[in-house]
Amino acid sequence: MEKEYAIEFRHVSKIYSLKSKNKEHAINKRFYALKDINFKIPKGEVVGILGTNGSGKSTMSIILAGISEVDEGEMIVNGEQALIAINTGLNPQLTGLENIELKGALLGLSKKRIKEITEGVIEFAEIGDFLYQPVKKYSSGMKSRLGFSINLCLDPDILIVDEALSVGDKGFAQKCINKMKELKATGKTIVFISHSLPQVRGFCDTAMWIEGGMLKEYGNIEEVCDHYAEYVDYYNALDNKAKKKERDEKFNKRIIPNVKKKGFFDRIFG
Ligand SMILES: Nc1ncnc2c1ncn2[C@@H]1O[C@H](COP(=O)(O)OP(=O)(O)OP(=O)(O)O)[C@@H](O)[C@H]1O
Repeated sequence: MEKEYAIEFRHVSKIYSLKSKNKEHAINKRFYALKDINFKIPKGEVVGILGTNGSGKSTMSIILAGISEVDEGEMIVNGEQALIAINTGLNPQLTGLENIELKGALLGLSKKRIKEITEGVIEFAEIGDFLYQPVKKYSSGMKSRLGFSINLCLDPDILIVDEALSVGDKGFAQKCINKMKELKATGKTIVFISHSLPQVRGFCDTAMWIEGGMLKEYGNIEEVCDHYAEYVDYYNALDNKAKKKERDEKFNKRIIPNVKKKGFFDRIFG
């Protein structure tokens, strides 16, 4: 029987612009934050996404969550999505409670369902009376608690966890891992973006390594984690000059050459 897939990326690319008007360092470039990414994540799989700083992990998470559109290729998703990310999806002007209500309303949930979710969040997030304060007054750990709890209580088919555990305290991080284990047991698909190899090894079924906007490896958890760890050790052992060279090489592969607009003669004779 053919496997059912929760998420499929077909030649997905995301392009950003880099602009600076500084006279000495004027920049006007377009580059691939993600370049020609192909994969299929089976339903019920827990996949850990690894990659060094700037490799494209957060870009992938906002595409997965439907917050950002792809520029090339297509993403096919089966099921509702929820994003969990620090500061993402929370309106700082609104209180915690209003944020829950807004998210529920945007998803078209009934008043009864929103009330249930609110009760779940109050119990899970443990942020007390801060629930009635604007989110701009929250610490980063509290924002993470609220964002994480809302998305868990929404009970999505696909859960995207983007570094949410790195800012909370240890106790809350463990509580989240336990809750995610419960979700895993019910067959939910989880995409877990993390810098922590031990967390990925301990929790995920498979791992995906993104480097320089490209998909380097996806599959066996131990193999991918070992290869990623080897790369991080190799990079850290380089001297500063070699590190810069490596970063520049990776970045240059992502730059999209400027295509000059055709002039009058080129259009007629070219
Ligand atoms: N809105 C944006 N406009 C322009 N460039 C962006 C934008 N968002 C991200 N980038 C760039 O795209 C690349 C990928 O960024 P992304 O945040 O996805 O990486 P990451 O793997 O999550 O990094 P980190 O581990 O440091 O959080 C980086 O070079 C980043 O500077």
